[in-house]
Amino acid sequence: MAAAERQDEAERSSIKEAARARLRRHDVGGRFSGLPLPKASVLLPLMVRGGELCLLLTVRSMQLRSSPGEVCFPGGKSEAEDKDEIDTALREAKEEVGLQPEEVEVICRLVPGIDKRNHLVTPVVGFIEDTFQATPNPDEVSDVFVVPLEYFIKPLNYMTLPYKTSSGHSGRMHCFTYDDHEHKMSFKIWGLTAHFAVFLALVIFGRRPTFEVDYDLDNLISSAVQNFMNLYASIYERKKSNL
Ligand SMILES: CCCCCCCCCCCCCC(=O)SCCNC(=O)CCNC(=O)[C@H](O)C(C)(C)COP(=O)(O)OP(=O)(O)OC[C@H]1O[C@@H](n2cnc3c(N)ncnc32)[C@H](O)[C@@H]1OP(=O)(O)O
Ligand SMILES: [Mg+2]
Repeated sequence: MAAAERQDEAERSSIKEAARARLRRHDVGGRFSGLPLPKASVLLPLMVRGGELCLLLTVRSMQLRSSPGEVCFPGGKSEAEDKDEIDTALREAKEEVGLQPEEVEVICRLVPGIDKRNHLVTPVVGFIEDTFQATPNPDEVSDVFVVPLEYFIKPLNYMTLPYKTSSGHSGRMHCFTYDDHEHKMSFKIWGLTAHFAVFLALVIFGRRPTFEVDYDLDNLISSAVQNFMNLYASIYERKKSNL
């Protein structure tokens, strides 16, 4: 290995090691697995490219019934054979973008979210190689792209919108526009996908973003759990009153 290559490799390892340590401190493991909601998982695939952490995202096929054309992470609904949320994320990533489970170094599960169909969605964070070549399944995925993770705390094109769920929970919705100059494409990342990307960037960088967020940044994990529990409680109360 040439000296320059060795230096790149050393830099890559130290970026990954620092991120691993922070991620492990925010691992929720199976803490939310027993909640009585239908389950889904997404994989947040991290790689080091050009000396910085980047996230791989997908654009949903226009043929899908749910959320066609929206940006999301590889992922989907849990199936009976899945052992846990990690299994679901890895199975879905393989089906959607051709990522083999052995190509992923799984690090942790983060605080879940709830989608508009009331699925409990668990984000699973894993490292992949930056040489990974996606093979999108055209039935489900129309595009795959990569965004520097730092964009989710320091965006160039950002908007916030208030949101309120049908169960009455309210908060901020982040909307990013990312211009991929290399591929001359522009992507809109918002809703649940943006929510997970921002949380991941806050965990890893531990810095204040250039926009407002619904967290206490000195108590990131407990405020994230609190926000989630408030949302969950609003859905649960509504379910009970519909019985
Ligand atoms: C405080 C806590 C915070 C909470 C949030 C705050 C943020 C604010 C949020 C507010 C706004 C919240 C709202 C927003 O954020 S909307 C904003 C932008 N959108 C998003 O953020 C996307 C969010 N959604 C997702 O990530 C996914 O939908 C999740 C992961 C939830 C489910 O995964 P997914 O949907 O990917 O499931 P799947 O992969 O199992 O299946 C997909 C479909 O594909 C069909 N299919 C499968 N195979 C094939 C095949 N071979 N040929 C043809 N079809 C095939 C299959 O039958 C299924 O169809 P259907 O059954 O769906 O019709
Ligand atoms: Mg999916």
